[in-house]
Amino acid sequence: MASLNNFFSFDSDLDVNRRRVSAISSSPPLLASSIFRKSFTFSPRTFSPRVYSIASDSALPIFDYTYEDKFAEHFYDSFLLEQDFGLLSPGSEDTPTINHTPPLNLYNPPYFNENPLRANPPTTYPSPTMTSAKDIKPRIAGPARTVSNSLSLSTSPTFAFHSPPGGSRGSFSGGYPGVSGASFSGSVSGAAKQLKPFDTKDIKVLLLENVNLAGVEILKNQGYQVEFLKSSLPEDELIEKIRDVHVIGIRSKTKLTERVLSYAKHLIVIGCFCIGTNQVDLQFAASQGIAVFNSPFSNSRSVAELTIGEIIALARQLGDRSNELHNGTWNKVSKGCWEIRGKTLGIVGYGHIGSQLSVLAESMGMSIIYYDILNLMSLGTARQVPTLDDLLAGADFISLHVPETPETKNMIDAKQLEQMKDGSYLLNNSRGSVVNIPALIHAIKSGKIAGAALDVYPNEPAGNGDYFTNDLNPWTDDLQNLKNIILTPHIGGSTEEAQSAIGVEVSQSLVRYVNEGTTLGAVNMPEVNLRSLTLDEPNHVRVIYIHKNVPGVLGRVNAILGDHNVDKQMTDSRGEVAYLMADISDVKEAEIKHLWQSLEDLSSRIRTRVLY
Ligand SMILES: NC(=O)C1=CN([C@@H]2O[C@H](COP(=O)(O)OP(=O)(O)OC[C@H]3O[C@@H](n4cnc5c(N)ncnc54)[C@H](O)[C@@H]3O)[C@@H](O)[C@H]2O)C=CC1
Ligand SMILES: O=C(O)CCC(=O)C(=O)O
Repeated sequence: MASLNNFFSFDSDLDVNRRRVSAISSSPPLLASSIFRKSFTFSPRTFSPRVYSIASDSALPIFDYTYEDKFAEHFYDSFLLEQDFGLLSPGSEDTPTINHTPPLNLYNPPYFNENPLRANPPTTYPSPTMTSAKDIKPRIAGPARTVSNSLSLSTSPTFAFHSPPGGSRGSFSGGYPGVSGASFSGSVSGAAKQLKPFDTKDIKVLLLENVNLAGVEILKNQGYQVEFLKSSLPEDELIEKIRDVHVIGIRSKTKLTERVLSYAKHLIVIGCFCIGTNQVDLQFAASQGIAVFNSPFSNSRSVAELTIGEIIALARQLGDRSNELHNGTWNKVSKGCWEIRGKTLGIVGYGHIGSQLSVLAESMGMSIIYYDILNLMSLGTARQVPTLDDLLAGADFISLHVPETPETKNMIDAKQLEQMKDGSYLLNNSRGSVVNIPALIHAIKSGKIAGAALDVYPNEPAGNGDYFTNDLNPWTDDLQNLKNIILTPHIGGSTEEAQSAIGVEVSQSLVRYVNEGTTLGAVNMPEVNLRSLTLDEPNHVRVIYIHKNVPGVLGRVNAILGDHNVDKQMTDSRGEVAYLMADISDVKEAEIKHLWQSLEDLSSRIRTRVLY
């Protein structure tokens, strides 16, 4: 029997009917998932193996799978452990004597095949007693406990774990693996290797909406062909351009609909240089094997600060006073002007922006209530209210910080405006669809609402210019003629700090995806990552296979990969789409095309990428 050891670990974060099994085998790199797949057709939905190889002659496969019926449990017991894995159940007669020590801090359960987390608790517990405090004697000098960790094992596929030695994550220019122009400060040996797609000469990038130059530089430094435009494009021009490119970078205005994306035959990745991703058909993109990245919080402080400025400006009617004086009118009044101290701010959506706003507003003496669909921890003395109605009735200022979803469309309509306090204020720095603007115009004209600040609109111009007219939105004139209303051109996140941070963050995600296939941070794909291939591994190839999440795929894929040594592999699924990444060795350049074609020919294929 070839096995050295086996163990089971059970993870409390797994579903009740899901099990994780890990095994170490000294047998030649055995594609356990392949065996699993070939013999049984569990769907990756119910069986998603993650396989990590830790050395060339030993492998640590970890499987998460569900067992919804006896059949699957039986399979686990009899087939996986005893037959094809060549592994031993504890207490088995042929348990080898060579090593019974778990390799790391592994858990050996009391009963084979029983999840200790689900085992019945003891019926009697020792009664709790408090022991008196006592001094702890210092340990004798020297290593009290040594952990043999020469394999650097971790079950957490994090950046830190997967970064190769010498790779620096913190400083971008220092050479993030797969991102920099391969400028590594350490020795060449062990340094991350810059991978290239086998079937693509130049990576073509289209950047729209004036994304920050820091980001543009990162992409150019990779040698990509970058086209940079200051505005977004009308749909027909967008379709013409998107046909050719592998990467597109946008902000909030460019609508990447199913129609537009269906022309994007070479597109592999979309970068949203902003927080919101509602402008992209995320599901359709995933179904085409197109990953989408954004910058989830880099401009959130800027939005929170803008909102603070607007609350004070509305309370003091600053916009009107300033306009009057620009036109030569001196109008020194205090009627209807207030301090914000002691007033109540109602925040709708207590996420990255809403929660920062909460802290800033409280520090200026406001009371904070918030409404969110999630039960969230309050910061400071803020208080979560159970319903939107409670918030509407209790706040002097209401600020919206929700994403655009079907539920948030017209979230503030005539009925909600009516429920607000007389003389209260509304601020919308989220998305234009969240407020019914004609209803708001009516509420301001009637005197119900004392003022409003709007940064976002149902239709926004593609670029800067004289476009904010009734042609864009039919009520524009009415809005412009109201008193105490601040209108800004979607500048919530438009600060130097936010834009350069977003530029760097999103460009790095794009480069990592293009060069290494890493999906960490993707908003529409499962998150998959492996440590970088290094210069020490010249004949290694990274295979990325994005496929339909249907039964039997891994068996077929691994049958194709199985002619080579699979050094490491990870797969995960999200909805209908699954993402497999595998590093295989001993691949001759001439074999790559065949490998790629074999994967392409599988009916489950969404997209195949081979990087070497
Ligand atoms: N004006 C601008 O320039 C900017 C606008 N935004 C917009 O602000 C939105 C919020 O940004 P973040 O705070 O970073 O997002 P976030 O995702 O951190 O927070 C959103 C919060 O809204 C909550 N939420 C979702 N649906 C809800 C509903 N129906 N009712 C109540 N709460 C709901 C969520 O649970 C979450 O806590 C973005 O989605 C984006 O559309 C973001 C950045 C800049
Ligand atoms: O700065 C932009 O273009 C968009 C900002 C925004 O709305 C977002 O980040 O979601």
